[in-house]
Amino acid sequence: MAGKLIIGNWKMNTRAQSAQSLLDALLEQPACDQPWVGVAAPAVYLAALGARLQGRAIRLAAQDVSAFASDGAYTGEVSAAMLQDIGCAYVLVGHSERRQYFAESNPQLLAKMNNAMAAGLVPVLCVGETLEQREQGSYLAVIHQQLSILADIAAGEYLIAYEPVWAIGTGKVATLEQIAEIHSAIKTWCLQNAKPSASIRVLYGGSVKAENAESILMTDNVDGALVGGASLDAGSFRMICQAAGKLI
Ligand SMILES: O=C(CO)COP(=O)(O)O
Repeated sequence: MAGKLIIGNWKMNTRAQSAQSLLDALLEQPACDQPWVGVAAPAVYLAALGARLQGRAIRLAAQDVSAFASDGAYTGEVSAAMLQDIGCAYVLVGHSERRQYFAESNPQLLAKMNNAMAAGLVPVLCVGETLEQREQGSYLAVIHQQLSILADIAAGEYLIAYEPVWAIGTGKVATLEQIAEIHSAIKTWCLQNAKPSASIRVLYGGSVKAENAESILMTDNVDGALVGGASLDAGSFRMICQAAGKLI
């Protein structure tokens, strides 16, 4: 799909009622009820939201998926097939918060990518450096190391999200030059090393707001945005979707 893709990552927020209300508010907005808009809701609410989205354009996304491929004795896990079953189109893989708090490693993330694609989901591999890594100048090496699993996955469709850890939830957005540099480096690396995706698309995430969305989305090699905090406010998210809609 040409144009920009916007995925809202609700993280560990909302309750059953507020998740429904937020989705309803988005569905009332033509700018949001579009096939290039996705919402990554908490796992427990996905089924109810998926039912609500039947026949609508907004895509459902999960925030994580099990590294285990098949059904079985894996207490607490949610498989890719389960996510597909209740209507998910996308799943985030390797978000920096999961890397940080759950020590997710490349072998696990490779399994998650493969499981997602085998189940017909489009995984969004999240990569990004910490502030310390940026200041040390090792950020490209870090990102290449995070991307390296793309050399080993089965060919298929996936997305990449560049989310500098220091820009997540901090209000400190990367400069357009920094974003352009990394997005270009990611695409170059993928062309040289990765198994072919249907297309190589890179989203930016980290303090994307209504005020900065358009300039970020217009930056070279930015194919969309992964939006955290601002996706919890229907009005802000609508303005971000509107900015994307203008750039089709
Ligand atoms: O982590 C993010 C999206 O996955 C970004 O979060 P914020 O937009 O709140 O900075």
